Amino acid sequence: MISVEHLTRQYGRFTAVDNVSFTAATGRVTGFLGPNGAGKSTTMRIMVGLTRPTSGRVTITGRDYREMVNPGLEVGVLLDASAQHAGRTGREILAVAAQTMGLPRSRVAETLARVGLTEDEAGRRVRNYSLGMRQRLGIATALIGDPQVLVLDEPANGLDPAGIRWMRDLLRGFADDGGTVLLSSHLLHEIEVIADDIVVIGQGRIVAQGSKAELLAAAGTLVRTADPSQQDRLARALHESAVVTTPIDGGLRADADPELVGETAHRAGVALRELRAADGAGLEEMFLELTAQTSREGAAA
Ligand SMILES: Nc1ncnc2c1ncn2[C@@H]1O[C@H](COP(=O)(O)OP(=O)(O)OP(=O)(O)O)[C@@H](O)[C@H]1O
Repeated sequence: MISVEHLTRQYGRFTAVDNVSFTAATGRVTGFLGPNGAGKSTTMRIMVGLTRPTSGRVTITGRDYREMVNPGLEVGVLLDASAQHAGRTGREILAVAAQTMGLPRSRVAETLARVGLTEDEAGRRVRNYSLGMRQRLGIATALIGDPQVLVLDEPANGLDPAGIRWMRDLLRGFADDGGTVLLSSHLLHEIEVIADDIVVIGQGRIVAQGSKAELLAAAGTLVRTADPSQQDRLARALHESAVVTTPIDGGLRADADPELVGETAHRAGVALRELRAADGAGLEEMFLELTAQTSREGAAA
């Protein structure tokens, strides 16, 4: 488990991470989602002892990363896949990691197989790797010590859809075996595909957190009336039941579950053409709303 408690990091007068608290639970894949510059990398760098917090703390299975004698055996870290030594082959990079952690050389081939890099690819210099291959190699470096916890900054960056599915299955298996995974992304879709729990950060502050299912449910219901002129009537009925609605794409998005929206429409005598959970579209809308005030695009608007 990773526990982040009231973490703050200031650079001069600028607060990059502002009183952030969350946990990444054992057996779960936790997605850390936020627009560029939200504070994800800073938080993760603090986790693994590369940046000192101004205040607050992070513990990984109850301890400070800096106290770990051989941290690679406890926490697998990928912070920047493009920061690998370009002149070395993938195999050499893993061999150095294995040696540093005091692991048998046989781990190199095992780990290469685990991340789907072929013998041929492992023999190429990293400067000739695609971004996706670098990500696989970075994940291999994180996994080689067989840790219980993974901290991965933008690990899906550069992966094609099949690569993202592969990563989902790998991380799912890791979590199912009792591991803890925290991964960051600025892309909602990646997190939606891969994570069980989601922590959303904007301008250094946590703006939402919960299980993916909860956040999807919180994204509400999409409803369209059979007769478009009845939409206002339905909106009024929903408002009377204290349900907030937003016009969307020829219909309404209501902050309530489909059952309540359906019952309200029935009571108001409004026939419906469509009634469903807003699902991914709703989560995307929520992400844009939550981060609109904090993202550059929002500031420009
Ligand atoms: N060493 C530093 N000195 C000054 N400001 C910094 C430093 N490191 C980070 N920042 C600032 O802190 C903020 C958060 O940066 P961070 O890299 O944590 O964001 P991020 O969420 O990882 O973004 P991205 O998705 O773009 O990587 C940014 O405004 C960044 O410019």
